Formats: sequence, C-alpha cells, structure tokens
Amino acid sequence: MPKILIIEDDTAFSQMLQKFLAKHQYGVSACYNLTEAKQLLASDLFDLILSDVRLPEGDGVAFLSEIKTKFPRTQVVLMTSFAEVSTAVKAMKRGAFDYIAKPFTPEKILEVIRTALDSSNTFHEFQRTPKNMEVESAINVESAILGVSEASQELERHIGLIAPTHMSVLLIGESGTGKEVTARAIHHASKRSNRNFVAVDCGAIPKELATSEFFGHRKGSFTGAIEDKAGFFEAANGGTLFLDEIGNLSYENQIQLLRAIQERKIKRVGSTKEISIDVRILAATNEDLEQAVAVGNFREDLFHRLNEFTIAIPALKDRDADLLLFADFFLGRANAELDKTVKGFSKAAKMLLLNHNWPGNLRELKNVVKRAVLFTEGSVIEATVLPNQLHGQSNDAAFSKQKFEKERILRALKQTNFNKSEAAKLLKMTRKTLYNKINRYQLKV
Ligand SMILES: Nc1ncnc2c1ncn2[C@@H]1O[C@H](COP(=O)(O)OP(=O)(O)OP(=O)(O)O)[C@@H](O)[C@H]1O
Repeated sequence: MPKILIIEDDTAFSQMLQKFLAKHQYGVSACYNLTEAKQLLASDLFDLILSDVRLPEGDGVAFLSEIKTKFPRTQVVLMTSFAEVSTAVKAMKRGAFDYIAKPFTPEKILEVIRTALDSSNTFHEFQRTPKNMEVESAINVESAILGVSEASQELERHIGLIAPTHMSVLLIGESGTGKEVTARAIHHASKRSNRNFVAVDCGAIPKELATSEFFGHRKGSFTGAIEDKAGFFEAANGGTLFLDEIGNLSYENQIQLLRAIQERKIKRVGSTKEISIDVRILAATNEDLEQAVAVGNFREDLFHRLNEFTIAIPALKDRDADLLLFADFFLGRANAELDKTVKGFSKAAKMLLLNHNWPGNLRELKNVVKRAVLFTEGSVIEATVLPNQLHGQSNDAAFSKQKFEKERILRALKQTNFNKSEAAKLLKMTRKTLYNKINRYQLKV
C-alpha cells in the first residue's frame, strides 16, 4: 500500500484528509510542522508527501529541495491557496510533482495522487502485501459485535482498558473464538488506529523465510531476493503487529523477535542499516504457552515481553447469553452476502443452536448460519436445514453438555490443586465465570 505523509497545520483539515486517504487504501501518516516531518522521514519511507505551502517553522517550498535531495523517489504535491499559484510554480521547478489549489474536491486529490504515484518508481515494497501478511487500513474493519453475556462484558472492559496503552497483549482462547477480531478492536480503539494493522499467521511462514518476512531484505541478499522488500515490522511501523499462532515460531525466530522488540530497531537481511521501529505487538495463541515455556519450546523472556497483559477470549459454550445474538448477526451478514432475506430461526432451530457445544466457536456458528441461509427457501431457518452435528446432540443434549462441562471444570480444579485463578486460566475463562459455574453446578470445592 503506498504510503503518504501529510504535512498540514490545520488539524481538522488534516484529519479529514487522513481518513479519506486511508479509506482509499493508502497508508497515511500526518504531522503538523516541519520538525515532526523530519522525524517521520528519518524513520519511514514515503511514496508521496502532501504538504501545505505555508507551515509553522518555515515554508514548504524550501523544505521541498531538502526532501528531493534526500529522497529523490518520494513525490511531493503541494497544497496551496489560489493566491499562491506563483509559489507553486516555483515549487515545481524545485522538483514538486504538482500542486493542488485549496479547496479541492475528493476526486481531484485522488487523481493528483494517482498520477504522481503512477509516474514514479515508488518504493515497491509498499505496493504489495507480502505473503502471510494482511495489511488493513484503519477504515476497513470487518464489522463485529459485542455480546451481552458477562464474559463478553468483561472482554469489552479489558479492550477498553488496554487499548489506549502501549502494552503488549497476549490473547488466549480456542480456535475461532475471535482472537483476531479482538486484536483489531484493540488496534482501532488505540492511538495507532490511523496506521497499519498487520496480521501475521506465524504458523504459515516457512522457517527458513521467517527472518526475511519479519525484517525484510535487500535485493540479492539471497537467491530469490529479486527486489528490496520491507518486512512485517516496517509495514506495521507506527501501528500494530498482530502475531497469530505465536507458539509456532521457531526458537531462532523467537530470539530475533525478542531482540527487535527490545531494541526497537531492525536490519533488513543483507543490509547493515538499522531502521527504528515503533510497533505495538499483539500476539495470539490457542495452545498453552506457559506449558510450552515449561518444557522449553517457548522462550520465557519472550513470553513475558508478549504477555504484559493477558486477555482470555471465552469459548462460545461459555457465552450462552450471546448465542442467539451472534446467530442473528451472522444471519444478517449471510443475507447480505447471499442476497437473501431470511428473517430468523424457528423455535426448534434455536433449541438446536443453544444445545450444541460449538467446538469451532464463533467461526463454526458463522459457517452453520451461512449454510442454513443458503438452504432456506422460506423466511425462517428450520431445524431441518441445520447440519447433522447439531442434531446429533439433540437427545438429552442440554444434560450431556452440562455433564461434559462439569467434568471439565472438576478436572481443571484437580489439576491446579483447586487454585481457582489457575483453573480459570486453564479453562480459558474468567475467574468470575468459573465461580458462577461452580455455583450453578453446586460443585463442592
Ligand atoms: N465479536 C465478533 N463479532 C462478529 N464476528 C466475530 C466476532 N468474533 C469473531 N467473529 C467471527 O468469527 C470468526 C473467527 O474469528 P477470529 O478469526 O477472530 O478467531 P480466532 O480466535 O483468531 O481464530 P484462530 O485461532 O483460528 O485464528 C471470524 O469469521 C470472525 O469474523
């Protein structure tokens, strides 16, 4: 994604521009004076600078010569008022690509930016998304909802508490519970929300490529390095790096990751130049990382770095009160995707949904609902269109679900010597949820 730096001292106008450009898939940074601009330029590569002509601490035209000497590949577009056209012409002589007179229309600014980027040899690494990585602009969040259960409320509280800080967060929970959705929610509620959220599936990166994927490489540094490439850290600079399935990183990669986080600097493979990075790390796992540390598969120092705060995402079976709410939400989404107008679920269908154990959590529910919407011809989803795995549980389902859960809780309590905090962790539920369940099942502990 091409990166644009906006230098503009009119805060409201700058914010509007930032949002607008982020929505059009540009990576946007902004600053309000030349000192800040110099700092940003020292730590990041920009494809285009959009600068006001008149700025506190000097004018944009003089600064332009400096930029063009240091960063010849960075395009500069100046924003002027109508009265300043002669200044703008002077600027173009000094190397500005174009100028645009304020006020301008959204179409006009997009056209100028596209033309400027098309005509230059931009820093190609920002134009494509490296493999195994998903870069998302602040605006494009997949819609998500918050549940009403006690566990969901607690989750919401934790997100609200931790989001504004710079702390690293470890998200634990079964597969499909919404760890990535939670990570995005933290990013979007943080001060970094107008910068990139970069999601990396650590389980999908071949071990031998991981260093270059994380830190980038220089052209020719190894066979296959046909061009300079930025890695995940640079792509997430100023924003958030989400490391999913963190437990799958090799020991060597764990050391490299720890070093980068501690020193806040990286070097691309084959380069000696240090690049400063300012990245917030969110990591997720569905395995027991503490156990991995205990048996020596995961570095303890890295574990503590990542785990400045833990959020346990509850399994769907522990969010009974949310189930039908999520089912309705996914129904709405499925209607939109499949161009259908299904209104709801029959009573029998609701019973089946409520009695299922949902080992695949929200992901499973989403898929089940989508499939059911596809098969529904009337206005209501009937039990008959729900998959076999839900019917299998219908006989005495509620009873067996509770029995299963009761045994699971007792097992965890015994395993932790009846330490409820530890048991809750093991069960991936909050302590409060565990207490409620102990009461509900009248367990003698
Ligand atoms: N709060 C939510 N609102 C709406 N949809 C959600 C919510 N949480 C999760 N989902 C949906 O459930 C699915 C699984 O979510 P997500 O990928 O975040 O889970 P995960 O825990 O990261 O899974 P995995 O461990 O397999 O990577 C996604 O399709 C996501 O859109």
